[in-house]
Amino acid sequence: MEGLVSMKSSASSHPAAIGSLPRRPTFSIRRSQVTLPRVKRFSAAAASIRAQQASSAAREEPEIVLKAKEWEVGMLQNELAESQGIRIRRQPPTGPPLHYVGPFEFRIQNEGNTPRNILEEIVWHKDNEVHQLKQWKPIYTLKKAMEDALPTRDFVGALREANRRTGLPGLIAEVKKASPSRGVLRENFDPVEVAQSYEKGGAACLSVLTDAKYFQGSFENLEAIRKAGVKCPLLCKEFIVDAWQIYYARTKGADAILLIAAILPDLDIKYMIKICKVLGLAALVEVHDEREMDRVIGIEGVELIGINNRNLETFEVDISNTKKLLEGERGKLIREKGIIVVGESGLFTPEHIAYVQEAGVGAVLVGESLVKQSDPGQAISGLFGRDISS
Ligand SMILES: O=P(O)(O)OC[C@@H](O)[C@@H](O)c1c[nH]c2ccccc12
Repeated sequence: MEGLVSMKSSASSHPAAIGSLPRRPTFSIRRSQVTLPRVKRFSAAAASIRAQQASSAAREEPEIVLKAKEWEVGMLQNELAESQGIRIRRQPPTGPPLHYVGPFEFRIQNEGNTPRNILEEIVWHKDNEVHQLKQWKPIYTLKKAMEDALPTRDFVGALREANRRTGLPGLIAEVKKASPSRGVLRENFDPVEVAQSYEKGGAACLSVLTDAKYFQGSFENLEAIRKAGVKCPLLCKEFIVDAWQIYYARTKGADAILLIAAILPDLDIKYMIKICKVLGLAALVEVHDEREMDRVIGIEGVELIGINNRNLETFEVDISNTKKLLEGERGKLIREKGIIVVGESGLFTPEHIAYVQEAGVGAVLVGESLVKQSDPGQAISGLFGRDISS
């Protein structure tokens, strides 16, 4: 199995492997092969037929074989994800090989090449972006930067402490210039100024968007905020599709990272949480529906669950989603496990804060309603109905 998993797969980026990793091969097979036994039997059979077809094409040209194999594994990954209710499909960075022929030809040409929604588009773009970044900075080159990185701060502890101090949900205030659904939220955006203003206004932690294409964020913003001496622990708000991004976030000053259940199968979440523990990072695991919530509650080591009130496939926002996902048995299990729930998105008024607090959240994640105000830190008092800065 080891031999099948190249440096591109998450399993091979395990911290234990850092420093002892071989040089990056010139080809690679995508995604973790360790998940294969969990794929339903019919999928495995279909995959093996496809693999045979690919390899007959391959006999002619070894390069095509490798590309075909890479694509096959990408397809398997999608089937595994589908079996966990994940609708977002993953795409090999270069797409299916041009020469690939077989029963799925139609599907590729007519549907497979077009993302079905914005989240899928973002994830496909992210996969390509990370693929390039990893060539530029292979994981073993991040080791030194990680050793030199500033120490991590206790993200979860800061939320608990704020909750205890104010009797209100701890605030994660988001440094967000723009979003695909709302466009530009703040002209003349100065990330360090916004961060310092949030800290002054009583935020417990900050979230910094690092995606450039869809949110006009950057890792430079994250690094600049950390280096400016802001004490609030920082969440790297990124679409994580590969463990490499976690190490990279750590080198740029993150104290926590986001893992989105709608795009990551359970095994990836488990594995990434382990990496976070080794690096001293907190992981905020985000869910949007009951099925994702049930998957995540069942994963050992989860300390923070974010309930996103925004559907990332349609952009629809409904804050009653937080309440819905915390009702009954789910809420009970979460309380028993001592997990902190973060109510995310669409929170604008003290009534909204009271509503999600009543539903059971210990923290909230707020962007738009604060970042749009001329003084974002001052806006915190408006959002909570009182001054929470001291
Ligand atoms: O600006 P809002 O509606 O207050 O939302 C903030 C935050 O919840 C939102 O930006 C968010 C939640 N999950 C995400 C995942 C990716 C990008 C962005 C997000």
